[in-house]
Amino acid sequence: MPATMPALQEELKAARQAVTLASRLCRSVQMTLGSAEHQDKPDDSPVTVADYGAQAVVAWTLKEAFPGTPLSLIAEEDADDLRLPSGAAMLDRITALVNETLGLARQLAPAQVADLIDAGGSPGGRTGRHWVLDPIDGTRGFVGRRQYAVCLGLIEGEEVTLGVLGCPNLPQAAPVGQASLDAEAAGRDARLAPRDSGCLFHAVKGQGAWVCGLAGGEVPARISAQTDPEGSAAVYMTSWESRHSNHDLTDRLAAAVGVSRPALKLDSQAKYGLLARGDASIFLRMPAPGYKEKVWDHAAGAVLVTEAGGCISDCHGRPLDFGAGRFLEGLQGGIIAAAPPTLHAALVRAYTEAAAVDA
Ligand SMILES: Nc1ncnc2c1ncn2[C@@H]1O[C@H](COP(=O)(O)O)[C@@H](O)[C@H]1OP(=O)(O)O
Ligand SMILES: [Mg+2]
Ligand SMILES: [Mg+2]
Ligand SMILES: [Mg+2]
Repeated sequence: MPATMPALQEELKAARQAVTLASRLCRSVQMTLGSAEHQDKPDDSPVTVADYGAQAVVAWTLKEAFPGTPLSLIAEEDADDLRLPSGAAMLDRITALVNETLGLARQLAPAQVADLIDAGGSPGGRTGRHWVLDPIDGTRGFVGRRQYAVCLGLIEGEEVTLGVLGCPNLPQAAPVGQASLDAEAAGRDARLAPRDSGCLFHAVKGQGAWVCGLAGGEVPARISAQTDPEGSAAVYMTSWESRHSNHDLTDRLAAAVGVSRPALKLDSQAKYGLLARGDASIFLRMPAPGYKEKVWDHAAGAVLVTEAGGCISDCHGRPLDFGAGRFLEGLQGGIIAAAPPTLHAALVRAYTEAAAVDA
């Protein structure tokens, strides 16, 4: 490799291809999703044929791109339920979707697709190189025809060095108001022409943050987070689901730093994409006490925001630890992501003050 070649270019190419293919699969499923195509997991969160299919497509693409290297993939889903007799019909449907998406001359069999899904069982860790995948982040948004994201990252030595986000329902350009985002997502009906192809974000550590459309073959443009200290007009984002984040608390923190607009609520790491491209300046996610954050819910978004000039930490301002395995161990209070860094620091102070008042 010539000395001038930027790092991780092969990995970036494979990751962007994997996310593009998986996003295509998700998009084809979202508007026609039938009740037999999703079910609830033991933690009461939904999983659909598209979550499983996207995970298989990404695992297949990474294995093909790096055939000589054992794949370490930390991914959300597993095929346990699909291997039961009661899961056979769903596995057949997933296999058809995966074959349709990959367009291989020799089609994959259901058992191979189940094995690809189970390739995501890596425990991760502080040494080596680990891919990290949320095949659909914001599955409730996916089922509800709102925002969702396909999120793929690379963890090396405890930090995220590469991240790719596919956001099929996120318009490539503003406006990003609540009504327009919800309408845009809901309007992406198979019978209606979508306004654009959605967004493919990527970042590599030290190489900036970038975006292009998801249609394939497009040239990425560099993006950056907000650089001006924001006042009352700042756009603050939080989870669409109140059970995923304490809206009362995040509203208080946003108000404490001067935000006067109501929260922009949307599902998934699409929020990190909006922060990285400067359409919003704050993302606050404060789940119920005891909820353990998973690495796949933040890895790709974290490197994207950092490379765009923003900051991300837990509520005490401490960096997220991506080397502890499948969970963000040690994380306290939730997540504060913001730009510019001075606004992030103000939010951490506001949290500390709010926690002191509540104690
Ligand atoms: N009880 C919960 N509290 C917080 N987050 C949750 C909970 N259940 C699922 N999630 C995850 O929250 C994330 C969505 O966050 P947000 O609401 O901020 O968009 C998703 O990763 C979702 O998982 P999943 O990937 O299965 O959809
Ligand atoms: Mg899930
Ligand atoms: Mg998720
Ligand atoms: Mg998911």
